[in-house]
Amino acid sequence: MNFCSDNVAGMAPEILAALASANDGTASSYGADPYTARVEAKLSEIFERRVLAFPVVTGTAANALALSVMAPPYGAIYCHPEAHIMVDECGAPEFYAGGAKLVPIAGAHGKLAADDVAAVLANGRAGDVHHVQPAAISLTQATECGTAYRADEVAAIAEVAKRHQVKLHMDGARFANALRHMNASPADITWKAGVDVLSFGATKNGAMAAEAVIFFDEALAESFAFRRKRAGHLISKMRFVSAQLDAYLEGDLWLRLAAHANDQAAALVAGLKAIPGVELLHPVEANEIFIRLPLNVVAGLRAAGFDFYDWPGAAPGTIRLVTSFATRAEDVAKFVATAKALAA
Ligand SMILES: Cc1ncc(COP(=O)(O)O)c(C=O)c1O
Ligand SMILES: C[C@@H](O)[C@H](N)C(=O)O
Repeated sequence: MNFCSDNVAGMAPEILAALASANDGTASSYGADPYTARVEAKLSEIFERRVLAFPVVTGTAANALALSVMAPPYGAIYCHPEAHIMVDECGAPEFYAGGAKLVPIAGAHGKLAADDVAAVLANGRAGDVHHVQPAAISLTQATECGTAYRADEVAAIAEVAKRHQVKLHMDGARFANALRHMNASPADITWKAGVDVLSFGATKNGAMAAEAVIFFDEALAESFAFRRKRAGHLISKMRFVSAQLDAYLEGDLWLRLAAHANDQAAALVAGLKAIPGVELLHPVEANEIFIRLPLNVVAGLRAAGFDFYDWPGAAPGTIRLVTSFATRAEDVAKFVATAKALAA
């Protein structure tokens, strides 16, 4: 059983079926199809305001292209040191922004704190020709540590951003997981809290390859369509991306899928915490667990056929476990039973 990532799961059956049914007949290309229009309408309803939505097929493309319209080539983009845009996008944000610099701001449990952001921006050297210019802040929701920003935490950072004329981006690769954990409203934890652009993820939560860059600040969207095309990310048969998002957003499918993933993570961590000597590194507020287990338990779990990442830079025995909409309760139970037996 593979707990490496939610990326290892397949597609939710409802989304796979939607993909097959979208194959009937012809449809206008490059986003002029009815699915794409329906996705933007559904997202406007979900976020309780008109939004502009641009489907892309990877989260890296969503983040890098979103940030390219939020920061000039001489700009500074502030993010957590463990942010995906910092660690796992191979320089794509810097590339598509024409050279903008990612500036790390440390924070507990993968989160930026408004006071820390304010302190950095207070010394942002705005107007100093020798220094990158404060341009954007990027938050990840849920974070790379499996934690979630509350609306008031987002709003506090947004207030600092506004004070310094800086834009606010949210990497929502696991947005649904964070939303379900907090039982919050999509609007409350995004634009109502001051977010300008959201990378809305679906791939990790049941889609095959479907993300949407959502603009709450429509002025920022002006050049996005051209940048997406120039980046090679305007999909000609867009209906097959949008059909995934359309199904994902139908009713509460996206939230049910995230709820299942979160519930499995909660069951997994509840079982593992009962093992003497384990150390949970971060609160489990979505579908990711960062835990340090005795080395013999880690080795034994792998020998028993379980896959998961050792977490780089952490103490020996620290692993990441990720659940998904497809994680089975019996696999969680087997993982816990195996770990407990090895620790005995
Ligand atoms: C926090 C986060 N953001 C963005 C992404 C998007 O990455 P990808 O380009 O692999 O879809 C991922 C991928 O797993 C992620 O974990
Ligand atoms: C490893 C990382 O790049 C990937 N986004 C994941 O969470 O699995």
